Parts: sequence; structure tokens; C-alpha cells
Amino acid sequence: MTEGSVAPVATRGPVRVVGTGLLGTSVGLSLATRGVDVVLHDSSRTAMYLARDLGAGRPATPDDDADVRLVVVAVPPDITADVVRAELAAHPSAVVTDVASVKGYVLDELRASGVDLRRYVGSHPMAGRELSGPAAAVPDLFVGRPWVLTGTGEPDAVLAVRTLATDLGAVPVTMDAAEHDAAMALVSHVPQVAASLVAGRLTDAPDAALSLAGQGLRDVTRIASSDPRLWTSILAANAGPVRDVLVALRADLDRVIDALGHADLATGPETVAAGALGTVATTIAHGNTGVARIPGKHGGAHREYRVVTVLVPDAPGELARLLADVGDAGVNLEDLRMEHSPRHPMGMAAISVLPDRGDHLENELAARGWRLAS
Ligand SMILES: NC(=O)C1=CN([C@@H]2O[C@H](COP(=O)(O)OP(=O)(O)OC[C@H]3O[C@@H](n4cnc5c(N)ncnc54)[C@H](O)[C@@H]3O)[C@@H](O)[C@H]2O)C=CC1
Ligand SMILES: O=C(O)C(=O)Cc1ccc(O)cc1
Repeated sequence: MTEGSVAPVATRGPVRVVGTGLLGTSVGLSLATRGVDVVLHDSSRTAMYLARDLGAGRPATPDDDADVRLVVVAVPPDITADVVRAELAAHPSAVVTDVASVKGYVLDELRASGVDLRRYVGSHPMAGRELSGPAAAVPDLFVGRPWVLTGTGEPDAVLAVRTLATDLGAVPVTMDAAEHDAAMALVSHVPQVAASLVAGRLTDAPDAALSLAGQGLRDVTRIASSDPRLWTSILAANAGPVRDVLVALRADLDRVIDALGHADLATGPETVAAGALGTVATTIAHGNTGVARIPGKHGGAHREYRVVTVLVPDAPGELARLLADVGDAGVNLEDLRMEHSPRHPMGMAAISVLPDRGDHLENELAARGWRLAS
């Protein structure tokens, strides 16, 4: 594709988006900017008109009801089933999908209501941000991300939602609702609780302690900025699977607390109760094993990269100049992370490259006058 061109879409409009927050507006932006007729609805008129102003589509009118082909429900999980049911009834020839982060709860509620589910396809794009609302939406939110389809709906309905996911740049994955929810507890919902708990410990921390915070704390707490209302709804809807993981985590935590209690009582390593230091080491080593299992870029296998850290003056154009120099050195940048010095007008760009390109890149950047941090 040439620069500035946009990929054609196979999804046929009108597509109705109900709930024009982060997810719904991102769906609308991606489709509307590529010519699909998107009609928007939100119980908050401010959210709906803001989504319109951002370019995500046009406000729905009663006249649109007859010809809507696809409805995307993007409201909090606890009200998703009610909205899906209302949309199935209001648009008798449309396929209806939802993007709620929890699938079993929604499906159970729909089944209990006795509604005909042939036109309903439960789905969940595994893409999001720690921000909510239409203003946080981005059209490429879903690019390269898994989009789970939970196996409900007739084949034509499933195809429509699979096509939507593909049009938005996502990778469709089929999984049943219970399997999805157990997976989410482990890879999304418990990490959210853990991030919130660690960040919550900081609320009374002395300023002097916080001024020492480094990238490790920022990495672990990024998602602690998430919306409490949305996450209460997600955690309550997936309470069983989340609780199961938290109980296991509590046992792990208790083992570390006991081991450190022994270390605290000791006068040196030789007097620490047998096994305590091993418990601490095993905890960190298990973490090494777990993190190595997280897939790498583009869903490929986890890779070890060489990190080259470069000091970047905090001035316009400096980061762009560095990236251009990396390109000129013929090295592919696998990842980039910026850290900021708390006291100096200087940033640190941590550039991840393939291990066998590290020495070459360091030499090339040094030759171009960049200061490298060891
Ligand atoms: N935030 C994230 O990163 C992700 C969220 N999801 C799921 O997407 C759904 C939406 O989440 P966000 O967009 O983040 O939330 P959001 O808070 O940004 O937007 C939700 C919108 O739904 C509207 N709404 C609430 N009740 C409504 C109703 N009865 N009818 C019409 N509109 C209504 C709200 O006014 C709000 O604008 C949730 O089910 C969430 O679990 C899925 C993937 C990622
Ligand atoms: O910010 C992140 O890393 C996320 O993982 C966001 C996210 C939040 C909720 C979902 O249901 C899916 C994705």
C-alpha cells in the first residue's frame, strides 16, 4: 500500500455503533474514514456528538433502523446483554455483535432471556487502552491484535463479524466463552488488579520516594490509570475465573512473605531458615519463565533483544534525528522505550535490536556523536 492510501473494506454499511466510548469510536473511526456509512448511538449525547466530531460517523436517526446491516455494541459488560437484546429486536435483519471484555456472563444473560441468538456473535477485540471515552479513540487500535469470536451465531453472522475484525486490521481467533473468560482472568483481569494494588501502595508514599521511580514502576503500573467504573463491571462479570487466579496468587504471595519474614529474623545468610532464600529465588525465576512465554512482536515467539540506550537531549527534533541515524546505520528498530531523567533536560532512548546488530549500532551511533549509556 502506498503512503497515504487506505485499505479497502469488505464490511457493508450501514454499521450501527452503540456506545461511542473508546472502543465504539475506534471502530467508527476506522470504518468511516474508509467510506463505510457508520451511524452512532450513545445514551450520553455528549459522547455521541463528540464521536461524530472526531469523524467516527453520523448520529443515528429513526430512519436508519430499516437498513442497518451490522450492529456493534460497545457498552460496559453489565448492560451489554440488555443492549444486545434491544438491538436484535430493533434491527430484525442485522447481525449484532458486542465487544465486552467478558463473554460468559453476557451469553448466560442472553440465553436466560430466551432471545433467538442466530444473529448474535459474541466477540472481544484484545485491544484497548488505559483511557476511556471517545476522545481516547484511535482508528488503528485493533491493528495486529487478536479479536476473539466466541462461536455463537449462524455462519453468515459469524462471517460478518470476522470480516469486520479483519477490516479493522485485527486477527480473528475462535474460542468458547468459558475458555475466553479463563484466559482473560490470567492475561488481563488479574494484571489489572495487580497493577492497581501496586499503584495504590503509592498513594501515601513520600515525594522523595516517588522522585526515585524508574521505568520498572511505570511498566508495572501503566494500566492502573484505567477507569474504575468500567473495571468494576469487568471484574464483577468475570468474578469466578478472576478469583481463582487471585487465590493462587495469594498463596504465592504468602510464600514470599514467610520467606522474607525468616530473612528479616536472621543475622546473615547463614542463619536464614533453610529453604527461605530458595523460595525467593524460585519466585523470581518463575517470573523469568512466565515472561518468556509472552508472545513477542506480531504474535511471534518471545525474543531476547539487545538494548542500546542512548542519551537524547530534550530538544525539538532530537529523537527524530536519532531514529534517522538508526535507519542510516541499516539496523531495524525492534522496539523503543523512552525514559526521562527527573532532574536533567535529557531523555534516555532504550532501543531494542536483534542481538547480533547491537555492537554495530553502538559503533555507528558513537561515530555520529551520540552519547551511549552503558
Ligand atoms: N477499554 C478497553 O481497553 C477495552 C474495553 N472493551 C470492552 O468494550 C466495552 C466498552 O468499553 P470502553 O469503550 O472502554 O468504555 P467507555 O466508557 O469508553 O465507553 C462506553 C460508552 O457506553 C455508553 N453507554 C453506557 N450505557 C449505554 C447504553 N445503555 N446505551 C448506549 N450507550 C451506553 C457510555 O455513555 C460510554 O460512552 C466494554 O464492554 C469493555 O469491556 C474491550 C476491549 C478493550
Ligand atoms: O492496555 C492494555 O495493555 C490492555 O490490555 C487493554 C485492554 C483492556 C481491556 C480489554 O478487554 C482488552 C485490552
